[in-house]
Amino acid sequence: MSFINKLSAAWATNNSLLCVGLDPDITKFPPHLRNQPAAIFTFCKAIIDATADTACAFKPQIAYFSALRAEDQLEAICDYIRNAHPTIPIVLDAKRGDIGATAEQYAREAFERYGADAVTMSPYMGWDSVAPYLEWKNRGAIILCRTSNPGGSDLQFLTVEGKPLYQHVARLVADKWNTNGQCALVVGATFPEELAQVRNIIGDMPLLVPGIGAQGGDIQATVNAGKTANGTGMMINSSRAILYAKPDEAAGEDFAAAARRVALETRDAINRFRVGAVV
Ligand SMILES: O=c1ccn([C@@H]2O[C@H](COP(=O)(O)O)[C@@H](O)[C@H]2O)c(=O)[nH]1
Repeated sequence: MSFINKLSAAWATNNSLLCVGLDPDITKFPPHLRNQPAAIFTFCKAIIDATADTACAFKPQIAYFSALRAEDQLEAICDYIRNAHPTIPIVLDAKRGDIGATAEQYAREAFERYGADAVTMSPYMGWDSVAPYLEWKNRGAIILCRTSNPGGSDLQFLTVEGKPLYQHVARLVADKWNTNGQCALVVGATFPEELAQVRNIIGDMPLLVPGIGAQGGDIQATVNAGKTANGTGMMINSSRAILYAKPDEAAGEDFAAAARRVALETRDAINRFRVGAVV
């Protein structure tokens, strides 16, 4: 099944636009996990099992694994998601971008080694740097457009031929690169006005929208700006706010139960502003 069809099915089955981000930071793990041999796998597995029915996608961020030489645990996590929760797409957040020959290897890394359904990448090396990913016809290419960080404005907001650069990226992907319907864009929840502009340019193309939760993006503004006519069209990501939800010790709540509680609250908060969702 293609990435876009798998994502559409997950939106419907789980009644959710929430993407659960997997950014495992050992210093924030519960003390009993920190010194275990495969602590990252154990932590992520518990989060995945606790949140799978609340999510439309899981998004592992590769830097949290490679920084600790834990790519083997990332492989194991991707295998686990595919086997235990096969209907939930895996979005590998790697933000790749390089010349075509190197991009071919990055595509193999994402789609063969990790078995990801989609991978994030930069558009700024142009068509030949993106084309190798699009050879994988049933996988997704998620291209940075208007990122959630304040510094994103340094370049993405520059005016080029009368329009901000991020709008050129949106138009280029929608009109020229998305020939097989496998592209999506990254637009931050921290910039709802730009999110609305991008939605106007790209029609129903999916958006990966990081920036709610720890980065403070407003859920109502995000959903209103980014939803499609049928109330879908987005993977709204939250990582730290779910992974490190404060356990309520008094109620005996463990980290995974706390993550589930916050994931459910976030999914329901998103659904309040959609059409066609059961709240
Ligand atoms: O514009 C972007 C693109 C990617 N990200 C990634 O999303 C998560 C956000 O984590 P939070 O803890 O929910 O803030 C993280 O993996 C980033 O690398 C982004 O934030 N903004």
